[in-house]
Amino acid sequence: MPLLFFAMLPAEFVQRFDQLCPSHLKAAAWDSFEQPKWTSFRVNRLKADEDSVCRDLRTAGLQLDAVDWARDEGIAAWQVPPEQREALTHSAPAESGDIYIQSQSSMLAPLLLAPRPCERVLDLAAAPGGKTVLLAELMENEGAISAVEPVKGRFFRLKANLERAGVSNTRAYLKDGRAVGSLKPATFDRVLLDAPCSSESRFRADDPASYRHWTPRKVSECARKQKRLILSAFDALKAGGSLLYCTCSYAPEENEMVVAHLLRKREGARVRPLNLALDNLTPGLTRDSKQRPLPDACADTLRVWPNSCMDGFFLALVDKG
Ligand SMILES: C[S@@+](CC[C@H](N)C(=O)[O-])C[C@H]1O[C@@H](n2cnc3c(N)ncnc32)[C@H](O)[C@@H]1O
Repeated sequence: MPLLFFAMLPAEFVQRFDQLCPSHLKAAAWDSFEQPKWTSFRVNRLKADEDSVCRDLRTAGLQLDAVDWARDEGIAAWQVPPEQREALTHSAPAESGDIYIQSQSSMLAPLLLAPRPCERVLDLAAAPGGKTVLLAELMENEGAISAVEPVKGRFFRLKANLERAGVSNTRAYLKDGRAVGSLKPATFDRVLLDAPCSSESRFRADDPASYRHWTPRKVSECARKQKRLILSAFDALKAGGSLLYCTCSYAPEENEMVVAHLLRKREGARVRPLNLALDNLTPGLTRDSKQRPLPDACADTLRVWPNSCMDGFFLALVDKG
């Protein structure tokens, strides 16, 4: 574990992460907190032609590497080396919405939810909209997406991003996601809940602001909100529909324990096993943070561990019977 970073991070976080992370993935994971990552992006096929966008970016001097696993899943994903992040961010295709800069882990949730063009989809915690834009692309701008965000500044950023990306099948709502399940029960074919979380996978050694506010109490507060949001998300699903729950936190309280809460509170909830061809994954935990047993189905959720290209993530796909 890198000593400098170890000294700066909240000691309790370091201890928890060290216990959670499997030993064969630990070196890459600790390194990833310190080393700058490659920056990934998707060509936005709602607006742009991949060949011509890539030609323009290469002409501007960018070195494009294919993101093979995502391309195998049908996403036009590329990455540039860490030192080219700035140039990519300020490139013409990024400013026009022809590309969307998005972490590889963030691409996973819409992909696994796999919405179809004819469906009604709810994105319950949507801003700034990276996953909404990918949902719209997978749906070929057909069907209907309702994108919910309660924080005003972030809501307007969501609207601007959707417009810039040429998304036309989505309506944004300034609303608290916790209310949606009772306002719109059994309405949606698919629901994405990319829950507000303690953002542990965003911690960076050179950015103390990324972890300054982390405390075990913050984790518990997030978990309380997530438990209400996941029930709301599930209630908004039609019978036969699917919910994708994800966070960018490692804490079991925000992940498996939230899924376990849903399984306890809603009889029709069934976790569907996830299958991905990546080597930085482990199954979800079947013991909580106090070593008490969780439902066996929690093993069908997925933890993505960070490395030089990917951020940490937690993913669970739940069907409504
Ligand atoms: C992890 S971010 C979502 C990122 C987004 N899905 C994307 O890919 O761009 C979580 C979002 O949930 C929002 N949020 C916070 N409390 C919420 C609530 N009660 N209901 C719905 N969203 C909430 C936050 O403001 C934040 O924008």
